[in-house]
Amino acid sequence: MIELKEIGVRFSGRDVLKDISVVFKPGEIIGLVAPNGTGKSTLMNVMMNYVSPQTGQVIFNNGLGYTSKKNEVKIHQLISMMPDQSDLYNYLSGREHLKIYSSMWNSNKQLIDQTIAALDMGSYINKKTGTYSLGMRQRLCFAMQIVSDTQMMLMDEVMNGLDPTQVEIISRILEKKKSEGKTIIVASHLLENLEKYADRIFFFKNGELELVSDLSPGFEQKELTTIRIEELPDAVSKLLCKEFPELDIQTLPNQVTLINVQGATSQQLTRVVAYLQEHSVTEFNLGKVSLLDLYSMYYQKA
Ligand SMILES: Nc1ncnc2c1ncn2[C@@H]1O[C@H](COP(=O)(O)OP(=O)(O)OP(=O)(O)O)[C@@H](O)[C@H]1O
Repeated sequence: MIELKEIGVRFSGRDVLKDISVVFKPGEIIGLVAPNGTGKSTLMNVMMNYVSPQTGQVIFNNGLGYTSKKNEVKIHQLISMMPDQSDLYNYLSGREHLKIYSSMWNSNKQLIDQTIAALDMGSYINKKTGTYSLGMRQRLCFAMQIVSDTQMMLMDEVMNGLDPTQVEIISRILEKKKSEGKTIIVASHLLENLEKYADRIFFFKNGELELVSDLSPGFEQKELTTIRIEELPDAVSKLLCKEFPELDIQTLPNQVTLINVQGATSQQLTRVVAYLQEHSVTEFNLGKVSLLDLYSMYYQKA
């Protein structure tokens, strides 16, 4: 468990983190989403004690905090940050990197071969990392953290530069780690992917965290509650609002129109669908509000 208590960080007179209080529990994947330069890495750096907050504290498990060097060593046995590609040594092989991480955290050695197999790295793991492509380096960084096997894992842009197959493989591994009770915090711009596996997602704005399910109640449930229409002509949109004043209809900055049909009767649904078809609108589906929709709503508000 990680508890952030009233964390405040100010850089050059700007509040990057403003009085943030939140608890991240075992067995959950947390998504952190925000435009570049908002403060996601700073938040992770505070959790690792690489950045000292001006106010507040970070507490782990049984009240352990960064109050001494000895405590920091203990905490860093519990939490790890995914290494960056620039942390790799070009003259060492991938396997050597994994062995170093495994010994540093004194984890089960079998995890090395298991992780190599799970990430399909067998064909290059014994080669020097200087010969790796970007995607191979990224996979190795992820593998290093998995091998460290800490209770809590922070991952900044874990999917960077990976092809769709690798994104899927890593998503499955994250879900498996979650089922083992790990706390995993992922900062990502791959919204469609993130919403598939994250249990709670936070948007970050003006130094504050906002839980996405508070912006859109029911977001984390998988029910289909919304008719989504791509690029509905303005005139039809206005007519639609007039014709169905009882329904919540909104057009987002990304040009998607959402009609909330949660609680609508089947007659109402049939009428809406018939109405769209009468107006030659055929590109629509019954779905749910996506993270991308909410991102557009939240960050691109006029
Ligand atoms: N050590 C520092 N000194 C001064 N300003 C900093 C420092 N670290 C970060 N900042 C500033 O704090 C803000 C947040 O940076 P941060 O790296 O946390 O953003 P981010 O959300 O992780 O961005 P990205 O998505 O690009 O990785 C930025 O404006 C950045 O310039």
